[in-house]
Amino acid sequence: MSALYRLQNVRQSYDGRTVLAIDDLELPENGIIGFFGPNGSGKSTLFSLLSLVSRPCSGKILFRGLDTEKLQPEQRRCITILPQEPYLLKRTVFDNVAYGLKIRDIRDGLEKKVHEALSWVGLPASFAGRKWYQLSGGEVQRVALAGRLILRPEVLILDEPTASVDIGSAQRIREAVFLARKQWQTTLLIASHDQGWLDQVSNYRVGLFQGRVVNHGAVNFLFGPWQENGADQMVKKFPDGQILVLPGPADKNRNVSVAMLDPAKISICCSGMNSPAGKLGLSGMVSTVRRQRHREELLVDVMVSGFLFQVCLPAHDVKTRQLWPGTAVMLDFSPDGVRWL
Ligand SMILES: Nc1ncnc2c1ncn2[C@@H]1O[C@H](COP(=O)(O)OP(=O)(O)OP(=O)(O)O)[C@@H](O)[C@H]1O
Repeated sequence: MSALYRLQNVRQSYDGRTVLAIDDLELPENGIIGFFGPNGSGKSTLFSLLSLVSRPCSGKILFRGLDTEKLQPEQRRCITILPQEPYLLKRTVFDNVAYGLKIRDIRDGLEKKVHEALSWVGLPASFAGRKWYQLSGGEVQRVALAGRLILRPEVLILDEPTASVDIGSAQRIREAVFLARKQWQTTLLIASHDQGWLDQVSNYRVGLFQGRVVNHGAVNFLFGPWQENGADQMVKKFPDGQILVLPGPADKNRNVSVAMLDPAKISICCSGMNSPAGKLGLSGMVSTVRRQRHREELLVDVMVSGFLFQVCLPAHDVKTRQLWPGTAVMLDFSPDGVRWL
């Protein structure tokens, strides 16, 4: 794997409290990496380190094999971050979008470039003349994103880009993410609580919990609400009425909100066939079948009542059982593939 970042024994603390503790983590180049985790799990803290905005209290961060402490200004500049609450200059949209180019002393065809960048986030050229206070929350987010995209960054870090936007804006931001990936091969690192949105855009996941990496690679996070059923099991009801029952956490007093489901511990059977004896599965439909980097197994995406589940299966299994997009299937969850966050 060609690593974009490598973190070794990284620790970050605030007021003596360790909020991030990563022993060893590699993040791949060329892809869209999604970061999951509940509030306070350390996503923004990690992003602030990866964007070189702050330095860890201890440990080492390598960027393309180079110690980030020793990067030259032009190497640092290929990493751009859009923070959770982007700050706009108290000027026009044009000035805000053009700002990054201006400070790099790039002034050729500025107007055309600004209009083009606005179009990438679905805003008309006429928006360029608006003042910073004439924008809605979602428009601020898109203007700030246009100001990053105009730089055609090699690495773009987006912290909760869809937190304050409506469905239409989230869709525009998704398209802008794909555009950056396609046009300039930008590697994107994106944190979001919107599991469905992140599922649609990312091809690699990193899960954080209490400042630690709990999983990376393909993983399913199933957010609550979960209800205890009095038999040490947790129950989730899906919008279409289907019900998933999973074994609860070992520590019954723990307040849990997210189930982490191992894609290799989910089995698929075709609808119409009997689900394994005594088990009730979830019924859904295969939406995509993807290769995984450096892995033999294929990743089968199954949509269940608007939720996307990733299932890891050997390629010959997918082929012989003809699990192509559109196939109706049942999912079955092995208890040893369930972890609670
Ligand atoms: N400047 C700071 N001073 C003190 N503590 C901080 C500071 N910034 C973050 N923290 C603490 O560090 C922990 C991790 O916070 P962080 O913002 O990285 O989490 P997060 O996963 O991004 O959360 P969210 O999903 O709510 O944005 C939290 O406990 C938070 O209270």
